[in-house]
Amino acid sequence: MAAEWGYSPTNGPDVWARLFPQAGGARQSPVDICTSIASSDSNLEMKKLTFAYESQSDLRILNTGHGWKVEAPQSGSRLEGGPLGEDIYQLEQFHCHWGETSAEGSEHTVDGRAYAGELHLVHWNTTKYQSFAEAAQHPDGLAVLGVFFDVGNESNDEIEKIVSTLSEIKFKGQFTDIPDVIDPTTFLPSGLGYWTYLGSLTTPPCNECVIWIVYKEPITVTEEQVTYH
Ligand SMILES: COc1ccc(C[C@H]2SC(=S)NC2=O)c(OC)c1
Ligand SMILES: [Zn+2]
Repeated sequence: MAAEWGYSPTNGPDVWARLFPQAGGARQSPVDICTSIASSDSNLEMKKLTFAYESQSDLRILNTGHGWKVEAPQSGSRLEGGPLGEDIYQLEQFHCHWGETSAEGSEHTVDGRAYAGELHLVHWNTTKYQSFAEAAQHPDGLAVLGVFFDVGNESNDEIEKIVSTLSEIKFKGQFTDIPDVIDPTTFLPSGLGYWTYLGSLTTPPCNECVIWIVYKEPITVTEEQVTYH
C-alpha cells in the first residue's frame, strides 16, 4: 500500500484496513444516514443536548493536506446531554471536508445525497479521560458535531474569517493564525434536530471512539467558501 493513505483506488478507504486494522471494524464512519430507518428517540430520558463555547482569537489554522483544521482547545467549553450520558465533552478542534464541486464533499450522506461540505467540531470526554489522545482510545472518548454545508447566495461570516486565511497556507503542513475572534456557536444551524450514532474517526487510524451528532439542517455558504483548492 502506498506509504500515505488517501482516496485513490490504491490507498483509499477500501484498503485502509491493511495498515489501520480498526478501519475494518463494525462501527466505521462516515455512513449514509437513511432517514426512513433512523428511529426518533421516543424515551424522554434523553436529555437535551447543550453546548457552551468561548470566543477565541488568534486560533492556529493548519493545512492538513486533506482540508483545513483549526486547533481550538477550549477548557471552558462544554458539550453535554443528548446521547452523551452524564459526561462532559470539551472542544479540541474543528475542521472541514469539502469536494472539487459543490455537488460533493461531505463525508456523511443523507439518503444517498452528499452535501457540498461538512464541518466537524471535535470534542473529547473530560469527565473520564485525562487527554484528547487518551480519549481517542475509548468507545465514548470523542463527540463530533457534524454540520452540513449547502451552497447558496449568502456567505457565512464566520466561515469567511477562516477561508480568508487559506491563501497563506496553500501547502500541507503550513499553518497561520486567524486574527479574528471565532465563536464556534455561530457554525451551528438554527434548527437543532440531529441524528446520532456510535462511529469512528473518518480517516486513519479510524479509531472507533466517536459518538456522532450530525445536525439535520445544513448551514449556507457560498460556492467560493467551500470549493477552495
Ligand atoms: C486521533 O487521531 C485522529 C486522526 C484523524 C482525525 C481527523 C479525522 S476524524 C474526523 S471526525 N474527521 C477527520 O478528518 C482526528 O480527528 C479527531 C483524529
Ligand atoms: Zn472530519
